[in-house]
Amino acid sequence: MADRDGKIWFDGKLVEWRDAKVHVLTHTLHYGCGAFEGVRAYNTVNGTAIFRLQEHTERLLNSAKILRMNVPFTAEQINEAQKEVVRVNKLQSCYIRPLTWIGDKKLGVSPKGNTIHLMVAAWEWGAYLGEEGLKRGIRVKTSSYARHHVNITMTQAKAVSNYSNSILANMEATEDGYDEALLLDTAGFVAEGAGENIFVIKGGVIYTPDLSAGALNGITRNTVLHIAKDLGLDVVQKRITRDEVYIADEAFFTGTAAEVTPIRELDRVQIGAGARGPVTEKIQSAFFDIVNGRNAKYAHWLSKV
Ligand SMILES: Cc1[nH+]cc(COP(=O)(O)O)c(CN[C@@H](CCC(=O)O)C(=O)O)c1O
Repeated sequence: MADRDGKIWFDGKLVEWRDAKVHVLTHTLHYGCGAFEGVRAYNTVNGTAIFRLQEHTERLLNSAKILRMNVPFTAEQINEAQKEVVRVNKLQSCYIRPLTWIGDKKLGVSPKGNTIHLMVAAWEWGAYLGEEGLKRGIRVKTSSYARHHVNITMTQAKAVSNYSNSILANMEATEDGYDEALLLDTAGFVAEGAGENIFVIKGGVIYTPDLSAGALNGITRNTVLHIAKDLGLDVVQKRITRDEVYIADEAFFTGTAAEVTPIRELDRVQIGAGARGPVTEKIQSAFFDIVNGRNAKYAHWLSKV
């Protein structure tokens, strides 16, 4: 990732991609206190636009607030930085990664007196779980790792430190030949994927874990709640057990990177017909209409760059 042409927004300035470096004694490298966002820009029918930019920036600043990090940039500056990075790198559709971290002024657990930094990078990133996965669905394994307890790590923060849990779950699943992991909360109820929220469909009703299970309050999850309402489908947010996923008619993951990815199998148990289900296909198609600017009702969710 480090050796490529382009520009990165680094503490208010555009720097050469290869020069966007930090010192090895950077606090966040050692202690993991930092926050990031995953955002996408799409090449819409009206040109390149960033999807739900305000919501992502708001979540980044809320994550920093939860982590007691005082980010020295406003929401407007962070929004503009993301637009600038897409523009200056001449990207039409891309993935945008803002990251805020604690600097190298001092080490020791307490970050008091240290500097808070912010960078924004963007690059082309296709289907996170594969084009095939988007169409046919993916194979998922329930992880042996539980999702965070809501009072051990801060699950509403998209915190750097939360992702060791995701990394271990994803590696365990993929090394066993699956595409992604599903994590249960410490009480054994379904929480979310290693990098995604989950939805299941049973008898025409859509279910998703309520946020008490420690899942991130996903912006794509919220988008699907709007889509379901538009389609006249009920959504129930509740505690979901792994065997409710087994006997579901359909299931899918959502995320900025994953978009809407059907799940065809969990723990070698086929879900429904073992393919992308009809309701999932409707939701996926509505999602891509929205992000590509083909649904005027959600034009306000697209920030032109
Ligand atoms: C743990 C987790 N849960 C849910 C979501 C979905 O949230 P949202 O993107 O707001 O709908 C994501 C996003 N995962 C990001 C990181 C992926 C990565 O590999 O890095 C993403 O999708 O950008 C998570 O990381």
